[in-house]
Amino acid sequence: MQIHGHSSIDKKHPISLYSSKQLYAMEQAWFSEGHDSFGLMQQAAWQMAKHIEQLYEKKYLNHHSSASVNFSHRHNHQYRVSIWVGKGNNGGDGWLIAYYLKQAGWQVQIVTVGFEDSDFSNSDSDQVNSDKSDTTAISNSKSSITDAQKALQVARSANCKYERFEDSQNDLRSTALQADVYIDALFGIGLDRTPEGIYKQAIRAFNELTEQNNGLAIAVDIPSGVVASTGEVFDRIAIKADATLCLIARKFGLHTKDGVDYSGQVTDIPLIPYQVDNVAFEPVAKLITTGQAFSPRRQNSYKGSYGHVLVIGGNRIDGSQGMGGAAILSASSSMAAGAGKITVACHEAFHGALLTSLPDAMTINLHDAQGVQHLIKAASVVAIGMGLGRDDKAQALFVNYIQAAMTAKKPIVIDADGLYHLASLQLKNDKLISQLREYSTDNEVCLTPHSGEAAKLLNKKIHEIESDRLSAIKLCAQTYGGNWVLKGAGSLVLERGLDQEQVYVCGVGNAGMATAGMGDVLSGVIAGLLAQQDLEPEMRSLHQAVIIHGLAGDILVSQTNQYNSGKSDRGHLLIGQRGLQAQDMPVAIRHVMQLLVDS
Ligand SMILES: NC(=O)C1=CN([C@@H]2O[C@H](COP(=O)(O)OP(=O)(O)OC[C@H]3O[C@@H](n4cnc5c(N)ncnc54)[C@H](OP(=O)(O)O)[C@@H]3O)[C@@H](O)[C@H]2O)[C@@H](O)CC1
Ligand SMILES: [K+]
Repeated sequence: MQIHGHSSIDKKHPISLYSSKQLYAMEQAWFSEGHDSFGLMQQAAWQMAKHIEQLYEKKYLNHHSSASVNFSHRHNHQYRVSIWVGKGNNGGDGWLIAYYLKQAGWQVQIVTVGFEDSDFSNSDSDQVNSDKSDTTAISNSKSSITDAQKALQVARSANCKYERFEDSQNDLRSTALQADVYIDALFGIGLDRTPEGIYKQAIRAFNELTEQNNGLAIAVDIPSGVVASTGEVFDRIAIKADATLCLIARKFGLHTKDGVDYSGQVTDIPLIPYQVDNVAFEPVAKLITTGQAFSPRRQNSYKGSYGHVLVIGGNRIDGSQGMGGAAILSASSSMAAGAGKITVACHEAFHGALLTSLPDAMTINLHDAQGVQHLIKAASVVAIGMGLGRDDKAQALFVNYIQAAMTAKKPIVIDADGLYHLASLQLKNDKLISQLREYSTDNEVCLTPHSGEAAKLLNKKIHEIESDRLSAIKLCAQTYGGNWVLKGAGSLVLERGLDQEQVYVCGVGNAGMATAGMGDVLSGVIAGLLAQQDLEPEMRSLHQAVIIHGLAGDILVSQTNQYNSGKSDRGHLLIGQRGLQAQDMPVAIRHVMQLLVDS
């Protein structure tokens, strides 16, 4: 059961995102100042117990919207919670949540995973997991038992019922496992490998039970199975949470790659300062969900005030049908984003089609090298690569036009086949790569690969890119220079400043946008913004373009979106995620541009 995705995010302020290494460092800094680690776990659990009750009551009231329901249902229905605990500190949180919810009158059932009978011993002198490192189980200074073990004892002393998953897994329909709320406290930021054996079975069973019972699934800190620093889920084994209660600081992995699909609504429980020796930790990235407001245009302006985008692409290689659509989509999106003028350098075979769908554009033959070079000098921005083709002839054009754009000192956007050529030039140690890297230190160069293209650019396998997207985008920027978008769920944007770089995670957009042509649309929006010299740098930035693109996609598919009356311009039918087409985007982009002026 989904509450409402990521819509609870405070839209105005970017949210700082951290890696698990940073989280452990924050905790250690806090403990080294003399603060008690078990005290922190108690704080965490106490606050989570309160949030769990609120989330459940919100769900209950949503389902019974009649005012007469009020909270009186409490008298005839005791809330039931099933808390699944693992052996690390995430499990420790779970045991203490059980304790607090029991105190609050809930019917509590704990399911342990990976525990032996000896783990339930009462004796304080038990050496529990004494081989663990400081970071995976913080031992208490006064006794040898871990915080997680202490938490277990607290719950047991309060007579919280528990059973081993290993003993009950064949009887998942038993009343003991029926609940209103299911809490996932199996793994937190300590997960570092594929959950196998009993853990895999437990995660599957947890998901099945919540589904069958229409239970509310709440993850402690992060859904078990999602890697906090990367957002990766191994073999699709992870808890599917309706809500995540995120402890201390927001994890990067909740908002990119698979994490986006598993985390549900994220609530922060900050607990401690993000600093060591009074110096704040630098987040690895910032989550953005809305764009900068645009200032209205001056009355006294003309088309030249808003720049001239030159789109170079849309080739037709001998014997092929060609890729004219890529250039058309890019050009129409540039205009939708507010560019004053567009010229498209594409194969002559597509000039007719281009003018039919975009009569505002001018055209030139892609293979007219002299003419295109001349236009490069006149343009404000050059966007190159969309449907350019990958043969040697296309590569020669690419090199030629990039050289011309660098000589003319123009902002350059490189996408699709342009990225393919860059990758092959890099393999050949071609001097264009170092020239472009050098050029990008003083001039705007934007590059926009998806994971497959990034893999080519870095000469790696796609799964290597996917398993650590943050490192991949940084390596792209190091190798080629420039500002980057790594497209995908929770697209990453890397922008380089004078002496530092900033990574953003795009918190908008949807799976309907995973279709052909969407990348061409993005390249157009980027170029369209860059062309508008009247805008402040932040309003023309790469992350602004990515947000506009994502918001436009969301407007098209969201039935409840505040901006959408339930109609679109395509035959007044609402468009869903399935079947959303890149050609639907320009109208939505125009809409977003207007909303950002109004906001
Ligand atoms: N520090 C504090 O006081 C506070 C901490 N807090 C909480 O602690 C959480 C971090 O706790 P944690 O470091 O103990 O890690 P956690 O995620 O529970 O699991 C690690 C255990 O899982 C195991 N393991 C890993 N992967 C596995 C796999 N695939 N399959 C099987 N086993 C696997 C791993 O085993 P090992 O590698 O040692 O074999 C280890 O035993 C954090 O998310 C927050 O909830 C809050 O209470 C605030 C106060
Ligand atoms: K968890």
